[in-house]
Order: sequence, then structure tokens, then C-alpha cells
Amino acid sequence: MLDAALFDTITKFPIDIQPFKDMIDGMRTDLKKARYKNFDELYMYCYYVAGTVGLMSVPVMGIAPESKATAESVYGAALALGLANQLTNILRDVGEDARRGRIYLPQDELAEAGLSDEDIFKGVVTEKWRKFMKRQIKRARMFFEEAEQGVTELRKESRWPVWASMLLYRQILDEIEANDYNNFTKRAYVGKAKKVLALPVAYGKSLLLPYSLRNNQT
Ligand SMILES: CC(C)=CCC/C(C)=C/CC/C(C)=C/CC/C(C)=C/COP(=O)(O)OP(=O)(O)O
Repeated sequence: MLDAALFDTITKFPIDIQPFKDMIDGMRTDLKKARYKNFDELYMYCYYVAGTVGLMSVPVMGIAPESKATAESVYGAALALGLANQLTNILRDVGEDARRGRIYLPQDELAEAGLSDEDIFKGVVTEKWRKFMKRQIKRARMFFEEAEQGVTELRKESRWPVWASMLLYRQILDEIEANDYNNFTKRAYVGKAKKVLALPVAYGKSLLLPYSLRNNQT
């Protein structure tokens, strides 16, 4: 069953219902599952709960009429941004999730780094943890980078909020670094001044020409 707001949205925009169904499936899985064997499993979880949000946003935000990008590439970017946001969220909330018995980190990569579930529950920042976190942060940043070109292909009025949210979410990763990777007991938080500053920066970015119309493309 659909609620009134969702019904209104799907009648107004050419939106596919599949991501909504996937999101509900993902949330159902999340009720039962508290460990992820490897990044493939984590990727699927992130797709279900956040990549889907990216996919459902594109038809509402709209691709710029002048854009020459393929729809596929724009949807790919939206998916990447949802993933980047969710991975960032997971890295920010390691301590909070552990206190609920949940570890949203790839078990094989933890083992490779010489870390166990117990280490996460104990929550002590060690050299092993820092090294592990650097790898995770690097991967989240790669997904943000993958999303960038796609943002420029959206309708002009949609770009500003997307750039703003992207700049802010990316800074959470910087804050984890600034906290010396203590995401067990310190919440990575972007201060008000930085938040306010992100708005004009995002506005500036929203004025850039869609990437597909630039002639210096490689
Ligand atoms: C890039 C292009 C072409 C379009 C933009 C497409 C968009 C808007 C993508 C962003 C999708 C998005 C906002 C995903 C949300 C992911 C996220 C961090 C969810 C957090 O959910 P919870 O886990 O409930 O959060 P808390 O832990 O904070 O409660």
C-alpha cells in the first residue's frame, strides 16, 4: 500500500517503484542481519537503504534539458552518492552501532587488519584501527568522487542542495580524521560555521556547466 504523499509523487513524476520496494526489503533484512562478510555484502546493504534514495531522487530532481549525459550515467552517479553517504554514516556511527550489537563493517577486511568484533566492542583506537579506518574512508571518498560529474547534469535548481549535502557529508569523513579515528566514543560532527560556508561554495558549484557540455572532456 502507498501513502498519500508517495502516491502524489509517483503520479507527478516519471518515477519507478522498484527502488521503493528494494528499500523496504533492505530495511527488513537490516532487522535480522548484524554482520557483513565482505564489501560486496555491505555494498548490497548500502544499495538497498541509500542507493535506492539516489535512484528515486533523479526523476524528481530532473536531468538538465541541455545535458548530453546518458540517463544511465546520471543514475549511476546518484547511486554512488547514496552509497557514499551511507558508507560515511556507517563510519561515523561505529560506536553507536556497536552498542546495539551491530557491526556494519566488512568482516574480511577487519580480519585482514587483525581486528575482531571484540575490538570494536571494546572501542580502543589502535594503530590497526587507524589503518583499517584509512582504507574505509578512502573508499567512501571514491564513491563521492564518482558522483561528482553526475551532479552537474541535474537541472540547475536541483544542483545546489545536492552539492550542499555532498560537501557536508564529505566533511564528516574529515572530522573522523580530525578526531584521530575515534568513532567509538566521539561523534564526527561538522560545526555550524563550516555548514554555513558550504552553502555559498555549493551555490558556486551549481553554476558550473554540465560536464557533458564541456569541450575539455577527456
Ligand atoms: C548525484 C545525482 C545525479 C543525484 C543526487 C541523488 C541523491 C539525492 C543522492 C543522495 C541519496 C541519499 C540522501 C541517501 C541517504 C543515505 C543516508 C545517509 C541515509 C541515512 O539513513 P539512516 O541510517 O537512517 O541515518 P541515521 O543513522 O542518521 O539515522
